[in-house]
Amino acid sequence: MYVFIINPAAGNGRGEQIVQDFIKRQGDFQKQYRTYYSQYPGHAKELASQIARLHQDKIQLLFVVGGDGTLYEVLNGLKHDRDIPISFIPVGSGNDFARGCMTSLNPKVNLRQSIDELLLKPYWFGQYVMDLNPKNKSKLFASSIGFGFDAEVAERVNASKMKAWFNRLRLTFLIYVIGLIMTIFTFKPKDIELNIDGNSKTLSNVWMITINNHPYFGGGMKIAPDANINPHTFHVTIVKDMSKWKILLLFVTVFFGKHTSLKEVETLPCSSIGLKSEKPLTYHADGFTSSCYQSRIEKELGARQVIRK
Ligand SMILES: Nc1ncnc2c1ncn2[C@@H]1O[C@H](COP(=O)(O)OP(=O)(O)OP(=O)(O)O)[C@@H](O)[C@H]1O
Repeated sequence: MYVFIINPAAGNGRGEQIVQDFIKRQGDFQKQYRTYYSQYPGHAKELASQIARLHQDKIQLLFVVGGDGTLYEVLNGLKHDRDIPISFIPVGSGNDFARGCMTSLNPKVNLRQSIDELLLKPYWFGQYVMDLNPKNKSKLFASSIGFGFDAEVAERVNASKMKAWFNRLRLTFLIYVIGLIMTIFTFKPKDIELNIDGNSKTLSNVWMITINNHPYFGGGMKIAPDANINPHTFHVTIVKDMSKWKILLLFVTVFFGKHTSLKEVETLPCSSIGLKSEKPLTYHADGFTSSCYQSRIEKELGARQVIRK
């Protein structure tokens, strides 16, 4: 059985139409397909864990039709159901997971190829826990998790009522540029205690620390050009001691992965990372934003199967 979890709010609702058209063309095979729609933020997570309980062994492929935020919810709904293979159909505004997996950014093509070619391969997700409180259960992320400036931009954009308008006009990019410029004026660089693979150091004047499973974040920015999908290592990008104006340059060059030549940018592979800050630290995980004082990030143990190149 093929199951679709569709976010009707992502990508101006185009996912619903694409899936319905696809299923209509399946003729006698239509009964092999089940569709579920998320009705509110957080619902895709609930749906995923219910579906796993109901249909676990019968699911040939679970399609996540939405943006990176929908995938994040579904993944966390499947935290304890590791055997369900996932295909991400990118209809959101960012779709970094599709970029990282090098699957088509055209949702119709992506859907057709997922079924016809069934290129299931292992993928190693990231896992994080905040404030190291045993009550805070660990969560999974698919593409990236970031602390500091980029997270504050994402938080500002997510909170903006204008986001929906810009999405509708297919100008999501513009709202991020506006959010970025506004955040440059309000952001205060942080002092962060960092532990990378067991080695501790305190960094001052930090703009952002981003941890990637593949090169992309923020809707196509190649923040970690050397990152590749693998079981053990993330790529960490640290930006510190940078002037406000150079931050603008960073966000122009990052689309081509050229920001790594700036002296204020450090990139390195690592398998576990801990962060600590005296002041609240805004973070984003696949676009979902919140804040913390402390965090620990590792690779999830063992692979899950996803459609990817
Ligand atoms: N029925 C719904 N109504 C409103 N919001 C919803 C609904 N279903 C899911 N959501 C929320 O929509 C948000 C945005 O989804 P998602 O991130 O997948 O799309 P996007 O923002 O268009 O794309 P991207 O993350 O790739 O930029 C998610 O945080 C999710 O919680």
